[in-house]
Amino acid sequence: MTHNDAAADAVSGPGGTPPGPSAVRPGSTDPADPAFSDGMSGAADRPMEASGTPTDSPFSGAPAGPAEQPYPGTPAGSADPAFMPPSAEPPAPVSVPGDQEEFAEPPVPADVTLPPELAEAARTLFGDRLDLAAAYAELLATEGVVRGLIGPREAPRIWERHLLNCAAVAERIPEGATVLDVGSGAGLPGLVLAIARPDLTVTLIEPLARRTSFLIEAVQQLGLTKMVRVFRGRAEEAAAGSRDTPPLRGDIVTARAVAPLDRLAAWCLPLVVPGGRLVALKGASAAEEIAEHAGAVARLGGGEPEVHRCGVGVIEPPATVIEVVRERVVGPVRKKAAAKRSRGGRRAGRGRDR
Ligand SMILES: C[S@@+](CC[C@H](N)C(=O)[O-])C[C@H]1O[C@@H](n2cnc3c(N)ncnc32)[C@H](O)[C@@H]1O
Repeated sequence: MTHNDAAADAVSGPGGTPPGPSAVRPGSTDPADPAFSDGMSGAADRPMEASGTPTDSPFSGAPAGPAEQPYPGTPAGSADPAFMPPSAEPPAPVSVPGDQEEFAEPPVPADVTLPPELAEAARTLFGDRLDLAAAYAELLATEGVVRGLIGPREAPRIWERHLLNCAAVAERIPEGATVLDVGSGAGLPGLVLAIARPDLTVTLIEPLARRTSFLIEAVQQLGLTKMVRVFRGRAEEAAAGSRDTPPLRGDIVTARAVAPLDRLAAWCLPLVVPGGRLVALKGASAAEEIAEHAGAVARLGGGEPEVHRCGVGVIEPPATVIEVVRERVVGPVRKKAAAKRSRGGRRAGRGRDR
């Protein structure tokens, strides 16, 4: 692929993503579960590392494997193939070495029929988009499990632990907002929010090729190409922008089970428009995380973190989020300048002492 080829350029993400087992481990998709709290951990499933591979536009439409191929159905010369026409052909299923190793037997698709006891909550949260939510549940329980994005034991509780929990957070998002979902994984919470709220414009930010391939196909199959796009890369890359992609900014930046609050704020606040909010889904750890990281959040330009419970009276337990307003735009701390200031400070201090 050459950099003169606009279409090809626009679909290939940065290379070097190692295939490997999913960060979503069977039985550990609770955001409060420490094993699930950091997608960076686990050498085999790291997001992209600097690999020396040329970095093209990360609005990736390309499945893993032949990552440099234009996404099927991409209009020639299209600058942003993530916005696929609904009629576009879905890409061929992606087979990544190592995917199947986790499951000696091909998983039997779980029954993801909406449990009767959750039907009322689901109707409240998804309204007339409930069928779409059911289609996504089906995708998660089939392709999501086969590709190792979600553990087979999670499949039967997709509604309770994943779809309803994420959809409840929609109440914290203003009408017509631009939402960036950092570390979407298999689409949680970003894709769920897009399903529940057709007024939103959502970008799913995810560095791992296997996950972005699934996301792109899910977006296509659910007919959400007009309102959802997929950015393959890290949050830091999305915020910085590149030659091909302007820096991304959103009114609301969401994240679930991606990192502790200090790291999350460092990655996500630069993506938030001033006055906008980071909305981080957290479990029981919310208050503890605030106590530990409020100082770091303030240094990053964030306001006082607040805890909100979402879906009260609809789901039990309600979803817990930490919200941080981006109050100030803080530039990156330059190590050299900081060291110079501190040397200058010491010299000035000595001068005053004399
Ligand atoms: C444990 S998974 C959670 C996925 C999804 N949010 C969920 O709740 O199921 C963490 C995800 O964050 C992604 N991730 C880790 N570091 C990231 C970064 N700096 N920027 C964007 N995504 C990142 C990982 O690739 C992984 O998909």
